[in-house]
Amino acid sequence: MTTAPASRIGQRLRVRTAHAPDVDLLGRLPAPTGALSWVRGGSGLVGWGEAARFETSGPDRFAAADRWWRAFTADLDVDDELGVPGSGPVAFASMAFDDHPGHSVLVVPEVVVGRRDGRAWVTTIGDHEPRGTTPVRGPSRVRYADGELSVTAYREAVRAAVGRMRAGELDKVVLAHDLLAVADVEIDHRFLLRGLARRYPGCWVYAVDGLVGATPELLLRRTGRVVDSRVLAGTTWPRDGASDEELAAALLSSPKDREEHGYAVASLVEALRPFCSTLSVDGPSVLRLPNVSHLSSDVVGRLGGTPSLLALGAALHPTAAVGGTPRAGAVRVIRELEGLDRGRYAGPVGWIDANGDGELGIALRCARVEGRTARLFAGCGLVAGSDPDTEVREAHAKMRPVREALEGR
Ligand SMILES: C=C(O[C@@H]1C=C(C(=O)O)C=C[C@H]1O)C(=O)O
Repeated sequence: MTTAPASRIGQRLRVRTAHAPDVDLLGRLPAPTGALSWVRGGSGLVGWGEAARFETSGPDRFAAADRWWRAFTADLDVDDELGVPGSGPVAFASMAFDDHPGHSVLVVPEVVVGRRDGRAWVTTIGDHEPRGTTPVRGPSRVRYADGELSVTAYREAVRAAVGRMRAGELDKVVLAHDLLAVADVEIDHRFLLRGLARRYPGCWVYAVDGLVGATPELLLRRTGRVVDSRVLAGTTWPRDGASDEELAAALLSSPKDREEHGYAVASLVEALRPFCSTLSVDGPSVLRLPNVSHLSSDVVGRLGGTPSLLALGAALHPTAAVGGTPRAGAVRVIRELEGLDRGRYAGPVGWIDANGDGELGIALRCARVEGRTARLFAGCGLVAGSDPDTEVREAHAKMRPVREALEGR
């Protein structure tokens, strides 16, 4: 489905990017809903309004989105003072995890505010009315209820998956479950974004079409011919009686976590290598966040040609950080054992520009927000040596960022 404004018909849509005074990006978002965000440590992009939107689903969703974006950007009247990645026309993207069900969406905002390396800019796309900013409000009470997959059912699903891996059916699978949070007032997406940005400055704080979160994992960034990725898999979390150093050392030397991590890196590298003339992996090291620590590897490559970020995303998704190994078998096991509509959770999320550059993270540590309700998701990578009770605790730790941001803690 596509929508474009009336001003588009018979004339080219005007896009203007101009330098702007330095800004607090999240502070610019005018309204409680409709926020578009991809911000890390104060840099990135925010947007609002809808100059155009494209929705799609199914196995060809990346190709369909890529085609639509090329056609859309081919027919614009662009005046870009900066000419850097993220200036000029930009779409925020959020792709479904699975082929079915689930919809994927590209939103082209009316206004984009960007900031990088101390430079800020504003892009306007089409006609738009300047809007006043409403105050940001948090809920005073949040209640929780089981989602589609309760904790008890999740533990059973993990147990079943471990059994199938011990029987040799597959090597790794990532199973997730959900949790419903109901607030006493409509949830202001900006309240969540600000809370997440304050506690997780090293994560990408994102919002696209009601999916709001803070992900530490970068599926792929394309800047011209350079691509880079941050692969995470293998997790520990703070617990009584263990220092951060002890936990990090135990994680680095844990065979189970290194096995999980190895599958995730291999899946990314195998899918990316055909596009690259050079490719290198640095890791794993330990990435420490307030709620969890992960084994983390950085991958950097040089592209042989100029495939767009969406075309690359089609080849990479889902990596074994959120799917499993082998990929197709793992996705089948996820459908069968989770029985959950992941929607856009664990799918690629981020932004793209008219040159095919951009950043796609993996939509983790997030909630689908609708009115007073937020549906939180978290998953864990499983191998034959995984323990169901430990995985339940790990999923709980991964839900902390959104829970605490919702509760204003
Ligand atoms: C699936 C999630 O996280 C992924 C799974 C991890 C693991 O199992 O160790 C670590 C980071 C992510 O790649 C999630 O947060 O929901």
